[in-house]
This record gives sequence, C-alpha cells and structure tokens, in this order.
Amino acid sequence: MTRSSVTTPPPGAGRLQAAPGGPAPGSPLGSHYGDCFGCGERHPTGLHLRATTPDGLTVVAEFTVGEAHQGAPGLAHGGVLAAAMDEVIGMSVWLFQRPYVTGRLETDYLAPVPVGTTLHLRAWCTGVSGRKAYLEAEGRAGSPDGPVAVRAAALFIEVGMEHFARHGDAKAIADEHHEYEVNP
Ligand SMILES: CCCCCCCCCCCC(=O)SCCNC(=O)CCNC(=O)[C@H](O)C(C)(C)COP(=O)(O)OP(=O)(O)OC[C@H]1O[C@@H](n2cnc3c(N)ncnc32)[C@H](O)[C@@H]1OP(=O)(O)O
Repeated sequence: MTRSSVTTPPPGAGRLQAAPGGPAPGSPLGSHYGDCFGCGERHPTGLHLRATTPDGLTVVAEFTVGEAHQGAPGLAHGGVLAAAMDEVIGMSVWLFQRPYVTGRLETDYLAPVPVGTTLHLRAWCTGVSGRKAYLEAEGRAGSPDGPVAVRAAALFIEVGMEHFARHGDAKAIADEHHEYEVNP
C-alpha cells in the first residue's frame, strides 16, 4: 500500500486493544444504520456489507458487485469500491466501541472488478493516537485468498455522538439502537 504520512501511525502510537464489552471473536457486526449505503439493510442499491470479526481486532466482510455499482460497462465504479473500503474500515467502530468518522481515505486500485465478483474485504487497525485511528483494508476477488484488487489506508477521527445529532437526523439516531458508548 502506498499510504501517505497522514495515514501512517506516528512513532509511539498505541495498538488497538479489544474494548471491554466489545464483540467476541466470531461475532457478526451489525449495521450501524439501516439506510447506510454501505451496510444498511433498507438501502435499495447499497453495498449490503455483512461483517464479522474473526478475532475481536479485525473486520472481514463480503461485497458482491451488482449492476447498480458499475462505472465502465460490466466493471465496478472506483468510487463504489472506495465506499466498500470505507465501510469495512468503518465497521471497526464496533471494535473500538466508540464512534469514529473518516477523515482521510486513500485507495489503490490493482485490478478491474467485474460485475458479479464477490470481494472479500478485511480491515485492521495499525495504530491509535489520541482521537486518531489509523486503519488499512484490502479487497480480494473471488475468495479470501484471491488476488488483491483494492487496497486502502485511512485516518479515522473519534467524535462524540453529538456529531451525528448536530449534523444529521437526531431522531433517526435515537430510533436506532447502538451498542457503543455514548458518553465515554
Ligand atoms: C449514528 C451512527 C454512528 C455511526 C458511526 C460509524 C460511521 C461509519 C461510516 C463509515 C465512515 C464514513 O463514511 S464517515 C462520513 C465521512 N466523513 C465525514 O463526514 C467527516 C467530516 N469531517 C468532520 O466532521 C471533521 O473534519 C472531523 C470530525 C473529522 C474533525 O473535526 P474536529 O472534530 O473539529 O477535529 P479537528 O481538530 O479538525 O481534527 C482532529 C485531529 O485530526 C486531524 N485531522 C482531521 N481531519 C484530517 C484529515 N482529513 N487529514 C489529516 N488530519 C486530519 C486534525 O489535524 C487534528 O489533528 P491534531 O491537531 O489533533 O494533531
């Protein structure tokens, strides 16, 4: 991954620790919002990512490229693939048990991804420093051992739940049940 200095943990950054009360190894990680383009079950043309954590420290998910996700004929749109990387990395909020948002997302496209391909996604944290979390992800075509088609590196920033109430739909937030801590 050709990550930049912005997405590289600084010297002395901590490692992700399994949060008390966090998901146990093997647990499914639910959708954080039903209308989310990445993971929402109500979204008609979204990515419908379904994720699990194999070990409490990383996230794995699958995304099958559909007709609604094309850029060039028969091929996935690069922005949609970036969204898939953003989402699988964002699923790490369940591991942190705190809300984070994307500050920066860097993506390498290594191979075209045809419609019908299932991408096997994996995300992991490379360091934590204050409110900043450094994460990476990869998407392999066809199987968990398939060729890497997409790679990403990201800087996520921890926010309070008021971020979503101030900028978004406070009622929708209240109507959904979130398991991570609201007032850490
Ligand atoms: C209800 C469901 C919940 C659900 C929760 C889960 C959602 C997951 C969804 C998937 C993920 C997404 O798509 S999230 C959606 C896309 N992202 C967004 O909408 C975020 C928009 N940006 C913002 O709201 C803001 O810029 C923030 C929150 C990121 C930062 O603002 P802030 O809180 O005022 O903090 P600020 O002081 O600016 O930044 C803190 C530190 O981070 C650094 N920093 C911030 N942004 C960057 C950046 N792009 N590149 C480099 N560095 C940066 C600053 O230099 C600073 O470093 P230093 O000076 O301390 O060293």
